[in-house]
Amino acid sequence: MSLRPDISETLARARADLRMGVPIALIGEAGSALALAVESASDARLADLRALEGTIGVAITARRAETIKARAYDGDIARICLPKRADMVWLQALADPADDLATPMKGPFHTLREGSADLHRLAVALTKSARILPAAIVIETEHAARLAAENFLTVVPASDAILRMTQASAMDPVASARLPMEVSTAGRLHVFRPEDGSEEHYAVEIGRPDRDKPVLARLHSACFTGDVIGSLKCDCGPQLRGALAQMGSEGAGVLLYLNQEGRGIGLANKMRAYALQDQGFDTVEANHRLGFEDDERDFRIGSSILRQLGFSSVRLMTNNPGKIEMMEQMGITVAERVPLKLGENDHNRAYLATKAQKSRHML
Ligand SMILES: Nc1nc2c(ncn2[C@@H]2O[C@H](COP(=O)(O)OP(=O)(O)OP(=O)(O)O)[C@@H](O)[C@H]2O)c(=O)[nH]1
Ligand SMILES: [Zn+2]
Repeated sequence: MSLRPDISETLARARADLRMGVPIALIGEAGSALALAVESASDARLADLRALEGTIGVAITARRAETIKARAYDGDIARICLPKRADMVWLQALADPADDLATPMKGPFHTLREGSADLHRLAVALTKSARILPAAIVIETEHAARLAAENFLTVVPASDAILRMTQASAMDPVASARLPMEVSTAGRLHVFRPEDGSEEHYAVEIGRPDRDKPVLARLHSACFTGDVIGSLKCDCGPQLRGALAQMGSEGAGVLLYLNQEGRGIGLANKMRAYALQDQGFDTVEANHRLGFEDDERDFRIGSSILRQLGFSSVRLMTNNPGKIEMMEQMGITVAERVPLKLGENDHNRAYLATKAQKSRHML
């Protein structure tokens, strides 16, 4: 029935529920569960979940498990048993590394190794796509579907969800208009809306680039701190303005402004990472301690928007080989790499050096 939400719509609802602290139901072929994000869970909801019959555990990433010295038996995921006396303070400490150094958690942690981790993995993936801490309380119960119906919870069919989440979302062009800018009066802004209900992305077109030739292009990931308020901790602001200025002086180009704040972890998590950097960890270590990979962005978004705008070949302004590889994989020719080395200062020198050493960035 067309009134019923499809899998993309259901996943968008599930993300919103997890952010709000509402449980969701995960229905798999071999079992079912209720899941609640640790970041937004309340004592009352935790107590209600505990009162249910079933196996209760906390799903975290293997990255986070490594930091707290818990064994991960499920590859990229660990299922931590929830101790009887554990409360929300304990759960927050498990998920959030802010106080790892000041008040280290006391193990040992017992991790589940029997049974399947598929629903736990899905719950963690959903918390990541909701841009909250990657940790979820998961209670495996055969009554998940009934509990969902009785309590009006979002029901996520697991195998459809897992498949959908690996696919790139289609982008719908929503609106575009002429935009005179400082770098060029011949600017145009296009807004694209992903069909999976996630954040919109923007394309800034300068001049009228020839679609038959490689276009001067930049894939810029959102950085509120660098782009908007002039943070000196990264090089994003100078890169954004430098790329636009070069497009203006050449008379043509396209800058994609992708809403993938904090390399895809969201601004709140990026600020958690910055707080860890103030404790002495570098940008990559901070992501790992939070339970994220170094880079959680999906660069397929960029190639899909470029194609929609009619471009198939680019002169890509970047120092990041990962962006070049992804463009090529997605069928966009990178005819030339245009280096974009701008904005180094005393506050970001170590950050840029880490990106060169650990994330293959070209100097
Ligand atoms: N998680 C995290 N994200 C950061 C940090 N510093 C900056 N960022 C984010 O990193 C991203 C930088 O994006 P880009 O400049 O497009 O990408 P890049 O990988 O540096 O590649 P090029 O600039 O093209 O060479 C933005 O989303 C920033 O918000 C940090 O310390 N931690
Ligand atoms: Zn930045």
